[in-house]
Amino acid sequence: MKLKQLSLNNFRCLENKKIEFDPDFNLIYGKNGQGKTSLIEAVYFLATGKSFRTKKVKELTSYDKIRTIVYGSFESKLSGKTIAIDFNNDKKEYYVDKNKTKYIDYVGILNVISFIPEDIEIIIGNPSVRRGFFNYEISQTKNIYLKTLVDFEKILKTRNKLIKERKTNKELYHIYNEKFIEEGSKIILMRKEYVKNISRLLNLNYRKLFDANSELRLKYDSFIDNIDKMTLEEIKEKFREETVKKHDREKRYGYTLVGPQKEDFVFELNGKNAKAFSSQGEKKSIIFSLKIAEIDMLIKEKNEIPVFLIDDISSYFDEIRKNSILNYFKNKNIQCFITSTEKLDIEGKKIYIDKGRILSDE
Ligand SMILES: Nc1ncnc2c1ncn2[C@@H]1O[C@H](COP(=O)(O)OP(=O)(O)OP(=O)(O)O)[C@@H](O)[C@H]1O
Repeated sequence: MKLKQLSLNNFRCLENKKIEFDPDFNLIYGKNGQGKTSLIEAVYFLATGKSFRTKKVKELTSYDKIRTIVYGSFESKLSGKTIAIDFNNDKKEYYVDKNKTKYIDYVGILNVISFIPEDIEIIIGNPSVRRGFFNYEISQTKNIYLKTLVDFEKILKTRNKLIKERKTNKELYHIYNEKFIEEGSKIILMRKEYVKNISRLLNLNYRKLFDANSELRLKYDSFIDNIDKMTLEEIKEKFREETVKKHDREKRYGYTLVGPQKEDFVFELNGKNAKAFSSQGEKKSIIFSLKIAEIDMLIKEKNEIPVFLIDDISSYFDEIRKNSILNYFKNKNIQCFITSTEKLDIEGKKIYIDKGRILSDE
C-alpha cells in the first residue's frame, strides 16, 4: 500500500495542508517539538481512527478548534481509494470513497504499522497493554477477529451484570454463559494461531537484523493449559470446565474471573522472560522485529504490504542498529515514513517541519 496524499485540517500543531508522498521513503525532519510525530500520527489516525500516543483522541484537534478532518488517497494491490475521518466534538465519521462507513468496515482498509519509542510498553507494560496491542494486530489481519471481539465484549458486560445481580441460576445466565464460551473460544483459537505464526517470523527477523545466535519466542499465556494442539471444540470444553470451577468464586467477587480478557503474551529471549531480563537495547530490538514480523503477517494474510511509520529513529537506536534498520527497507517496496531530528542521508522525499509548517525539500 502506498499513501499518495494526505490532507490535514486542524490536526494538532500542523498547518492545514495537502501533502504528497514518495512511494518508498519519506523522511520527516526538524528540531524537537515542531510537529514531526504529529505528521505520522495523522497518517496513523487516518488508517485506524486512533492515535498511537494517546487514548484521548480529542487531543488531536488543534487548540481552540472543535473539528478535525484528515483525508488521504492511497493505492493498494487491487485499487486506489480515498478515505477520510471527520472528527467533530467526540463524534467520528468515517468515509471510504466519499461514502459514510462503519468503523468496523473502515479499519484495515489502509494498513499501517507504527514503531514509536512508547512501544517498549508492549514488553514492560501490564498484560492489558499486550492484549490491546495483539487484539489490534490480529484485527488488522483478520476482520472477523474484531467482529468476534466486539460481540464478546458485549456478552462479557452482560455476564458481569448478571453475576453482580446474583442472577446466575437463571436461564438467562446460562444462555449468556454459552455465548461467552462460544465467542471467547473463537478468540482464543485465533490468538493461538496468530502467536504460532508470528513467533516464528519474530525469531527469524531478530536473528537476521540483530543477533544471529539468539532465540526469540512469543508465548501465548492462556488461562487454558496446553492449548497448542487444541481444536475449537476442545477449547470450548476446557473453557466450560473453567467457568464451572470458578463459578462460586465469581459469585463472591461479583464479576467474571475466566476468559480471554484475562490472558497475556510473553516474549522470551534465549529462554528468559524479556520483561524481566532483557536489556533496553534488546527490548527495542525485539519490538522492531515484532513490527517487521507484522508486515510479513499482513502480506501472508491479506497479500498487502502495509505502510510503515517510524518515530524518532535517531534517539531510539545507536548508529549500527539504525543502519541495520534503514538497510532492511531498501528495495523492499515498503512505503516508509521516518521522523528524525537529523537530516538522514537516504533517498526519497524529505519533509522539513518548522513550528507546524510543512515544507518539502524539492
Ligand atoms: N492539539 C494540539 N494543538 C496544537 N498544538 C499541539 C497539540 N498537541 C500538541 N501540540 C504541540 O505540538 C508540538 C509538536 O509536537 P510533536 O510531538 O509532533 O513534535 P516533534 O517534532 O515530534 O517533537 P520531538 O522531536 O520532540 O519528538 C508540541 O510543541 C506540542 O505542544
